[in-house]
Amino acid sequence: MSVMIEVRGVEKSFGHLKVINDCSFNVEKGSITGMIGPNGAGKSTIFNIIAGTFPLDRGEIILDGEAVTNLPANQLFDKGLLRTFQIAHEFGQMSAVENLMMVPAKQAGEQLFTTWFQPARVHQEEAAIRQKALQVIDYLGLGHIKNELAGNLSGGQKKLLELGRTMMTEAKVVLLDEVAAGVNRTLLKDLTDNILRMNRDLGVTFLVIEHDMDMIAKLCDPVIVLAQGSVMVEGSITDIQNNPKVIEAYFGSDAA
Ligand SMILES: Nc1ncnc2c1ncn2[C@@H]1O[C@H](COP(=O)(O)OP(=O)(O)OP(=O)(O)O)[C@@H](O)[C@H]1O
Repeated sequence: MSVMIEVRGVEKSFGHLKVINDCSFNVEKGSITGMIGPNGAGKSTIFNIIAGTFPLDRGEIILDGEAVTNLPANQLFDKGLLRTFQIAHEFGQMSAVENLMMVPAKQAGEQLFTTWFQPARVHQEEAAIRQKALQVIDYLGLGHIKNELAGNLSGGQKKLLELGRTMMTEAKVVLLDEVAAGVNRTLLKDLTDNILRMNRDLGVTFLVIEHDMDMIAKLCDPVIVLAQGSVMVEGSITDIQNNPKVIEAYFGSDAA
């Protein structure tokens, strides 16, 4: 396997608080890599650094062999790295399928020049985007709610739709930040199955932060344990669960 994301010696402080401390790890191409760790370990911060939301103080992020340190999220998106976002409030008034249609980065219809001078092309592109959105909706098993307003969907259906939005692009790598939170068991299974299918069928690499250990166990290999802003240990879920350092730092309260 080759490397999709390389995090090299990253450091990040908020004021005097050093949150990420000489943090280095790789996400292999084609993997579903999990990231766990105690509350406050720095998981969301390192995610935000990789996703271009927070600048880092020191270190490097390499994406598919290319240095992308401190690039803004839109440029990372163009390079195939994206993260799921909660459906924004204003998108709640659009149908599920329309939400998916909003995603492609360079829709001709959004460019005034093309709209005026090449209306046929705009029409054609819109039809193709709608077609793709309908395929994605079907793929995710959401066909029955395709015309429902996104704001009316259940928490779990919204999570599936968020995942669907990553499928509208040519994503190489998707960052998932606690997608299981607040999702019921049935939809969680759909979500997990769909992530596995996207990985297997479309070759999408995933980096997943998750507190739900069942989901981590079903999806992720390897699993990285972050503690106090750096990697404590990395391995299969079984290695991790049997590692005394992890038991103390992460499962401490459960193990007691
Ligand atoms: N924007 C910010 N400004 C100041 N401090 C922050 C900011 N974001 C995070 N922190 C601090 O950085 C530390 C790491 O937070 P982070 O959210 O990355 O941890 P986490 O591992 O994702 O935790 P959790 O599992 O609880 O979500 C915490 O002490 C947090 O208070």
